[in-house]
Amino acid sequence: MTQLDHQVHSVGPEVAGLRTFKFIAFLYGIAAYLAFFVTILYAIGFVTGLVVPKTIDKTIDIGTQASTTEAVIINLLLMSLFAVQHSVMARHQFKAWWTQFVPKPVERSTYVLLASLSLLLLFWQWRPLPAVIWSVEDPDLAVTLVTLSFAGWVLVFTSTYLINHFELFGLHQVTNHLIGKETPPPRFKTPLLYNFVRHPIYLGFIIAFWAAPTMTAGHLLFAAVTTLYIFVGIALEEHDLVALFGDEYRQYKQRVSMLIPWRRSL
Ligand SMILES: C[S@@+](CC[C@H](N)C(=O)[O-])C[C@H]1O[C@@H](n2cnc3c(N)ncnc32)[C@H](O)[C@@H]1O
Repeated sequence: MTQLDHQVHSVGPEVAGLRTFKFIAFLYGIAAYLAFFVTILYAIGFVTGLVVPKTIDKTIDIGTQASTTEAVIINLLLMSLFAVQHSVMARHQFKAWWTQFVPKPVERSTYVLLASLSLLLLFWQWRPLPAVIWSVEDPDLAVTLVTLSFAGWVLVFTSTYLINHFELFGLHQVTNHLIGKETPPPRFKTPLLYNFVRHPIYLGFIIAFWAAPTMTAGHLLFAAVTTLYIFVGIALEEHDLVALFGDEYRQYKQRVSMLIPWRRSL
C-alpha cells in the first residue's frame, strides 16, 4: 500500500463529512460576502440617485403611487425591520442563543446575509416622497455636496478595512474554519481614524446620507431615521465594548469623541 493509499483509507466518513461541511461553510461565507457587496454598491446608487434603476427618490413601479401616509408608514416599517434585525442579532445574548442552531463559524456570515436581505427589501419596497425640502441651485455647491456624499462612502469603506473588513463580514471566520485555525478573540483597536472619532464608519454613513444637493421628504425621512438609529446603535455597541474591553474602552471614550473630531461630547 502506497503512502497515498494509506492516507485515503485513513480518512474516515466523519473526517470527510467535516471537510465537506467546512467547504460548504466557506462557500456560504463567500456567498454572504458577495450579497453584502452587491447590497452596499446598490445602497450607494440608491442614496445618491445615480446608476441604479430604483432610488430613494425614483420608483420604477409608476402604476402604484402610495399616499404620503402610506409611504411614511411603509418606509418606517422597512427601516425598523432593518434596525431590529441589525441590532438584536448583534447582541452577545442573542448570539449565544442562536449559535445553538446556527454553526458558530457561519454565525457572522448569516448575520451579514440577513442584514443584506433586509436592506435589499428596503430598497425594493421603499416609497419615494418627492416633495423638495431643499435644492441647491449653485452647480459648484451641488457638485461639492455629491463629492462629500461619496467621501462619506469612502470613509465607510476605509474604516471597515482599518477595523478588520474581512472579520466584520464573516470571511475571516469561514476561512479560519476551513484551514482549521482558531479565530482569535476580538481585540481592542484604535487604528488611524479611530484616534479622531470612535465611530468613523457611522460618521461616514451620516455624511453620505445628509450631503445631498436635492433633499426630498423621502430622503430626509431616511437620513433622519438612520441617524437616530446610529445613535441608538452606538449606545448598544459601546455598552458591549465596555463589557468586553473594560477600562481600556472607558479611557478611550474619555480621550476620543464619538463622531465629531476634536469635540469631547459628540
Ligand atoms: C460595524 S462595526 C462599527 C465600528 C465603529 N462603531 C465605527 O463606526 O467605525 C461594529 C463592530 O466593530 C467593533 N468595534 C467597534 N469599535 C472597536 C474598536 N475600537 N476596537 C475593536 N472593535 C471595535 C464592535 O464590537 C462591532 O463588532
